[in-house]
Amino acid sequence: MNGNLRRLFNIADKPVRRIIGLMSGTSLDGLDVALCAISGSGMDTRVTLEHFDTVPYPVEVKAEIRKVFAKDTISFQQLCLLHPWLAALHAKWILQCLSKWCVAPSEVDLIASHGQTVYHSPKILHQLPDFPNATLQIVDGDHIAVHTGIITLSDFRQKHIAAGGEGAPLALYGDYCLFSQKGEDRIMLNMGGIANFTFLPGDLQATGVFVTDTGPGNTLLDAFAREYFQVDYDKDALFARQGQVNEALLTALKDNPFFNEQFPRTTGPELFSKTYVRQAQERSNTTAISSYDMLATLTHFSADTITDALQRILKPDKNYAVYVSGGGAHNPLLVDLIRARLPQLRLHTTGELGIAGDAKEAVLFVILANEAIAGEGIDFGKSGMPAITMGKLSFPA
Ligand SMILES: Nc1ncnc2c1ncn2[C@@H]1O[C@H](COP(=O)(O)OP(=O)(O)OP(=O)(O)O)[C@@H](O)[C@H]1O
Ligand SMILES: CC(=O)N[C@H]1[C@@H]2OC[C@@H](O2)[C@@H](O)[C@@H]1O[C@H](C)C(=O)O
Repeated sequence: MNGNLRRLFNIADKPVRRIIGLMSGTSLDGLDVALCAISGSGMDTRVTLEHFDTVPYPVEVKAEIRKVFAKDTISFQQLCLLHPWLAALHAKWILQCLSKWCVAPSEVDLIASHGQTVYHSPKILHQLPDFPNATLQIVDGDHIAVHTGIITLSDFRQKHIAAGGEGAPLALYGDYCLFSQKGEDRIMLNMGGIANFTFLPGDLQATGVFVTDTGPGNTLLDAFAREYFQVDYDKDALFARQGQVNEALLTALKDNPFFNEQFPRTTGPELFSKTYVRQAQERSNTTAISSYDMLATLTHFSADTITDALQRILKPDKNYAVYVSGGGAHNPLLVDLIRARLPQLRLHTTGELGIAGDAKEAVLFVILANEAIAGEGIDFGKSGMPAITMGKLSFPA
């Protein structure tokens, strides 16, 4: 047997694998690095989060990514250069994390790298009947594998599209394996740049599970915090709390066909951009509102669209436990608004289930890699989620 395949075969055969999950999301705040020990597969998956760090993206890295991020027109050279450049940086930061955690690269079996989404264009966005759902993640896995010496799985989203999905949200696969609980209907709500949730039925039926993006989480808040206050985000909703909601603008913001789409639906900053907000301002004659009122209104926009989406699936006779994760879980105003709009829900954090909210998405890719190597495939029935394994293999040598 070829040496690379033998190594992979041995990893698949281990009772416990050590896998690093990497996620850098739409907020461009940094690279989440989660080292997990994982055993089993499917519903028998057991994960211990051994170490977690977010390596903040330096300003110059953010600036380079922003030249192409969610933009219709870009320099092809820039995109081409970013692909290996960012991968080499990710590899460097992984090695730094391992050194900090006193773990040798040889003690890690696999890396599961999400990469950086630069453009996400489901049919509902591009509306070109001759073209399929499409999404593009850069950060090539070969570079990570060669620079770290660790077998790497990457580019998880293409197969999902090939099998009929939109390439996202993939959270459902990990949420189902890790967080399903007999007897409790659970909603795993992640509030990153974009917000999404997974519904996990308490009867554990895979066919009843589903996932969807709801719309903006922090992406618009971050964009306007940067523009008005020259900060990365509205920390603890300090600015939003000083403003008043502008109802006319809020109504205009919610007036978009995306919010009437069936689940599962996906989106990104390609739609929810500053242009989107400016156009809503024009339509509602609110171009003169204050920066504080803008942040207040955008926080309500995220909260309302999250709760509207949740309301579509809630049954009055059922009890649900909601587990929040992602950076938006640290935004006290956003969380208070969700609580106020849906008082019947019990809100918890994924930390209460053993996985810190900031680490959850990186852990998700650990599970996807584990499924690709050691899983059998889960049939999600008509949920819109194909029963596939995902991730492309890169060997270091
Ligand atoms: N204390 C805080 N107060 C308010 N907002 C916060 C706080 N801490 C984090 N955030 C928000 O969380 C964001 C980062 O969230 P996260 O890392 O979950 O996003 P992401 O993974 O990049 O997005 P996505 O899941 O859409 O890909 C920050 O940009 C900020 O808006
Ligand atoms: C195309 C893309 O990168 N989508 C992300 C983004 O960030 C949140 C939301 O939009 C979700 O759909 C997805 O990420 C998570 C990890 C997912 O696939 O479940």
